[in-house]
Amino acid sequence: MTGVNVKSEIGPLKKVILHRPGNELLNLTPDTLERLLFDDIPFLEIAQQEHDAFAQALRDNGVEVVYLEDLMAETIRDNAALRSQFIEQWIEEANVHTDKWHKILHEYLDSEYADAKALVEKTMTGITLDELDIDRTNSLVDLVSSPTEMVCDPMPNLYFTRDPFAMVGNGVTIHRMYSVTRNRETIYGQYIFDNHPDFKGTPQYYSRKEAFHIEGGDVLNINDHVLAIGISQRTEPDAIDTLAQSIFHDERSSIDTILAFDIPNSRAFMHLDTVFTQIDHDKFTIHPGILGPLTVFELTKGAEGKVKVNRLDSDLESILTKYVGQPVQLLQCGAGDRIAAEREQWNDGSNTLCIEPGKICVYQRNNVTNDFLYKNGLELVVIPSCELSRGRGGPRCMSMPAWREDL
Ligand SMILES: NC(=[NH2+])NCCC[C@H](N)C(=O)O
Repeated sequence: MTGVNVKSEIGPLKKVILHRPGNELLNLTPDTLERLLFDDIPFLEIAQQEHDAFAQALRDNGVEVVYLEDLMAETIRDNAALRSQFIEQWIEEANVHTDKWHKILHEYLDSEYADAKALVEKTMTGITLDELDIDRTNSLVDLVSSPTEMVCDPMPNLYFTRDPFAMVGNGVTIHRMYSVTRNRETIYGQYIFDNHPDFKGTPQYYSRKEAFHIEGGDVLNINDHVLAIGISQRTEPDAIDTLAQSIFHDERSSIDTILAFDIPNSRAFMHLDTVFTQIDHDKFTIHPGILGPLTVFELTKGAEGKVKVNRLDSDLESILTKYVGQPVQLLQCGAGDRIAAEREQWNDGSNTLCIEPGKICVYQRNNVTNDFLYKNGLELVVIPSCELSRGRGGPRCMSMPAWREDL
């Protein structure tokens, strides 16, 4: 299967991109948690077991699982020039700007990480000063730095493959991220979509070089004509405008309407997919926090290539009913209990990954919500979640579908 095809949130899932959490999680410390967007330090071994269970559950349901680290390794494996270009870019974006340090780091990676996959994983893990074989006695900077200091930061959020890029129909959007720590994650997507034989040639609708931020957790494919995007902590309205221009101008895209949902700017609601996900033709899981009046902007193709914007003051149910084209049912996280709703939403109770209409992958810990979904006729693929959930993302955040069957 080459290229991408994602024209809904629910069409039978055929291929998905994941990242198995790796040593980057070992470089999280209490001091860096906030900056690196974690709330606690996961126990890596268990996080990996949980993640393997997630991947296996998807395979058991007929999904091909491909790993970001393998795609990236395949991209640079037999191309020395590309490998070298990647290393240089990675060092530069890790905030290392002197020739001296570029040289030290480049030589270190080439000598210790000749294998492409080992190199890719190392760039995800980060590098500490004491790994490098350098004479630390003659420069003031080197003398005052602690040997355990990270010269290049880890990228612990990589297992949330939903965010750095997103599939829209047969195209992809490669993102500029909200945070410094996550911005480097999109380097991998850029190399893969420019060079990997399975993905190159995919239309790119947004570039990581754009000025405004947007993240994949905010991008939901409602159907082949309608795309929903959250205006959130992570996604700026200007980015949605830019994206609308480029999608509407591409003849290959069938999207003619973009709905921009204005959601509260808070960590609990960081992306649109933390407050609602589609689980069946006519069903969504939602966080009760977005019930009530809601402002949505409808962007459509206007005259002379301009984007037309229309403000809709309505509520979620009416808006979804209109654009999905049939009455929808909103199933509340926490089953109507306010405390359960907040607790389980914090652990991604409404962040489900739909495998096919009516069948969804959920975190085990959200038992109030899961029980409610089950009673409403959903088929649940339940995965363990004690450690993975410490990064604040659920099954949807941890997966980027590359192929869904059309409905
Ligand atoms: N699509 C999502 N909801 N992703 C969740 C990402 C969580 C991650 N720790 C972050 O703050 O970026």
